[in-house]
Amino acid sequence: MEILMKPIGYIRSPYKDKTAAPKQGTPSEGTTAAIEILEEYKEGIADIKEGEYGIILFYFHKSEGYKLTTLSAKSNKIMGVFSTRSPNRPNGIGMSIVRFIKKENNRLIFEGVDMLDGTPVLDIKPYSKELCPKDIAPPKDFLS
Ligand SMILES: C[S@@+](CC[C@H](N)C(=O)[O-])C[C@H]1O[C@@H](n2cnc3c(N)ncnc32)[C@H](O)[C@@H]1O
Repeated sequence: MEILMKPIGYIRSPYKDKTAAPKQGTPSEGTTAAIEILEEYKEGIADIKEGEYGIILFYFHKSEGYKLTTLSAKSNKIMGVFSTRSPNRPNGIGMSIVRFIKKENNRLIFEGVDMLDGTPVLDIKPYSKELCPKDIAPPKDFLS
């Protein structure tokens, strides 16, 4: 089965290429970027509030191919790709948790950027502790 997706918008980021973007788990605090939502999807951001946290799902459009094992930036060991956050993965889907700080018409300004400029956005979801199954305690620093 093939799955066809259309971006709902694009990231406008200060990071123009891979060498400039922050590495795994280190989005620069205080650096802002924007999601420019396409006109046809604009109504969908109506209830996103300033200060809320959100999950952005996006496509690693600048990745070339994938490797099923890769050097994990976290453990510094060769690991299966699905235990890493490598941008070189079979379906090229990225996920970042961000904080929305402002909404301007069809633009959502956010903190927590690690995406390159022009990155296609596939989806936006709210982030909350209800995401964890009840029998799994969320980590202490889990955001509300
Ligand atoms: C380690 S990945 C983690 C991304 C995301 N937070 C995740 O967990 O899926 C972050 C790196 O992906 C790369 N990157 C960001 N946007 C990209 C894009 N559109 N295409 C290819 N690589 C990208 C940058 O080099 C950045 O340092």
